[in-house]
Amino acid sequence: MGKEQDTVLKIKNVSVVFDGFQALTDVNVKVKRNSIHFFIGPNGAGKTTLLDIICAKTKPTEGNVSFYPADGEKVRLTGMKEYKIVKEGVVRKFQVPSVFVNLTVEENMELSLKENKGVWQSVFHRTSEEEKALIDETLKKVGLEKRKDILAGSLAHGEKQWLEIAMQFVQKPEIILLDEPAAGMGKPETFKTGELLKEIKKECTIIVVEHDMDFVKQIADCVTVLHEGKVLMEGDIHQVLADETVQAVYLGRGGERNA
Ligand SMILES: Nc1ncnc2c1ncn2[C@@H]1O[C@H](COP(=O)(O)OP(=O)(O)OP(=O)(O)O)[C@@H](O)[C@H]1O
Repeated sequence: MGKEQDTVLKIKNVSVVFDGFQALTDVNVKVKRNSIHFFIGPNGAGKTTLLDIICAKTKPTEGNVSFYPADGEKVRLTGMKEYKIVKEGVVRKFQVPSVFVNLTVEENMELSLKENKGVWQSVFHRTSEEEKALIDETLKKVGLEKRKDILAGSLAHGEKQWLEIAMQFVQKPEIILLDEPAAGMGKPETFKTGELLKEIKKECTIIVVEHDMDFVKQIADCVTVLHEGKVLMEGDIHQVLADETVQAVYLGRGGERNA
């Protein structure tokens, strides 16, 4: 208790070697509960590998990741099965939208709620009034409440991303991992994504891998900069933008990344 109370995730001494290639070296990061925590850095810095480590898609060569649920004992994620980590409340949204395009927005949400119930329950389970209310409330948070009866395939790119975020959030996770949620979006959509994540972080923690620095500036509580598999620095966005080494390896002159 005490010191750890605010920490929801602890990455401890994590190193990863792929066939002799050192992708991560002794990475230590603590993520605060109800924060938006970014991993940024040049291509190949190890950001995606780190997300893979958190959700146990990849095993670290050394080190481990622990999750501290709001109610309950510390859970060691390293070594767990991926689906068990989802059940623990740590979910991930990949970069490419993977909604069911021939189902409506609402049906996609229903499926997402059933995902945690196991095959038989999913087949026979009918969505309760309570679950419908939860779906409506969640769709409202991402601005899709008026689109619930349309096919997900007819949503715009940004709307598909928001639907997928809603599909994760409706499962009431404690941590959502997002892989470049603003990729392929224009400025207004990116801004809206940021605003909805700020709303969502009131109820969970959000870990994001992202290249769009305007987006990072808009919503980051903490930024970890990775470079060649190591933590280069960590701090709030102002500290990161002002850091000369970060500017040299990742950001262009004037503290902006040349996209
Ligand atoms: N399964 C693997 N086998 C071998 N090398 C890998 C594997 N996965 C990743 N790598 C290497 O590890 C390094 C880190 O990759 P990673 O995808 O984590 O970087 P990243 O920071 O997410 O990059 P980007 O911004 O381009 O997505 C890269 O050099 C990559 O080629």
